[in-house]
Amino acid sequence: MIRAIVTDIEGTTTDIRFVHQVLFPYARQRLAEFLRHEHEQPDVAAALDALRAEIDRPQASIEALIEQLFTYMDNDVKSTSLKVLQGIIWRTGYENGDFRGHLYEDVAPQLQAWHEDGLKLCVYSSGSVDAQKLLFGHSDAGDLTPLFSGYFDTRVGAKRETESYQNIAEQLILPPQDLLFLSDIRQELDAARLAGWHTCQLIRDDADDVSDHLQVNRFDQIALETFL
Ligand SMILES: CSCCC(=O)C(=O)COP(=O)(O)O
Ligand SMILES: [Mg+2]
Repeated sequence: MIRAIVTDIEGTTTDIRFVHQVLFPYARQRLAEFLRHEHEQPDVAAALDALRAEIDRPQASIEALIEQLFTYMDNDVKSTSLKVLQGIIWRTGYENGDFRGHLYEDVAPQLQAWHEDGLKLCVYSSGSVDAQKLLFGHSDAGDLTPLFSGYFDTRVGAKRETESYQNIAEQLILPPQDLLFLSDIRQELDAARLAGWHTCQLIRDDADDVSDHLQVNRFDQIALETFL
């Protein structure tokens, strides 16, 4: 029986275009100036130190780190340090009302229904945990954070690695057969299934993918009794 649902964000709860055409450019336009001015802020300094460790250059200057981060952004590298810094920059955008977290219209009502049915709801995205909380806290459907009891990012591992799903199951203290992962990306679902999870692929808008995962277009098409 499904006891917990873990959902991806981009392409699953949220339009890919919101992430790539609103969030990413917002951070990209501000990143260099932000780091030049705020690199001593404790959370920023910690992310920069983590980046130095990630690239094995303990003495890298702020300018060298900025260059590295632009290379990551150009290639959509899911670096934990980049994701932490993007999340810090997005906070201002959400708090100023520059944008709200996009959610497909079927998402909030179904999350609410599952929550009322006693299911545990969690998020797993490459976006940092803080960025996830911002998106769901300032979403088109209002503050949905009371519905969620767990958030996971690349600190548990990459989304295409089976070990990441084993780590999440361990942290939730639930057996994998009680867990359902929702994502638009076949390779992420393959990794979750190898860890023993149930899987369901969201095919949003004009997305087209061939996979052997159960596929739906909307959250309200997900019938939990299907997952035995
Ligand atoms: C918290 S929304 C921003 C998501 C993000 O930064 C990202 O890179 C999406 O990657 P994913 O692996 O979750 O598709
Ligand atoms: Mg996705």
